[in-house]
Amino acid sequence: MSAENIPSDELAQALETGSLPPQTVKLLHHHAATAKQNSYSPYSKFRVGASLLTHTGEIFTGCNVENASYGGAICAERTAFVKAVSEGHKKFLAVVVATDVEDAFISPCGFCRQFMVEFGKELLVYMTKADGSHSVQKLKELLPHSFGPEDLEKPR
Ligand SMILES: O=c1ccn([C@H]2C[C@H](O)[C@@H](CO)O2)c(=O)[nH]1
Ligand SMILES: [Zn+2]
Repeated sequence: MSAENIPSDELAQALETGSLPPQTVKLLHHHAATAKQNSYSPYSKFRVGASLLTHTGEIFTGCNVENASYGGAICAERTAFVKAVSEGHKKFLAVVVATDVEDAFISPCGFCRQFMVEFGKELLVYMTKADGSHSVQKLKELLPHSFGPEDLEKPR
């Protein structure tokens, strides 16, 4: 899903204030929850959906896709990123993660944090409960002292 655009004034506000307007978070959560319905998770039975907002206002979604070879599972966050990057997007404002968990804000796994930091530490990560309430942190707070592409440019 990439056709629906978020207006540019809302994107500017997100960049300035470090948060999105509530109606935008609600829309992104709706997309993440819808993507969750496609979760292929017969092993964990833990459904996850993600929506990813590009800096140009497009929305990409993803779900977790598991595998009989358990280690081959792909998280919802990485599915959304791979869909967006493979369509030519490399700058992102926010990711919203939706699960069925009612009493905790589920946060991205370590593998996804590393995967996402490749595309920027300022990413807003919205962790939600099943009812859509959220907690938000920047990726650099979830993954401090990260190793990223800039480190490969350092003299050695
Ligand atoms: O933030 C998360 C946490 C877990 N999972 C998936 C991976 C696996 O399919 C299942 C249980 O770990 O949930 C995600 O997609 N995103
Ligand atoms: Zn993950």
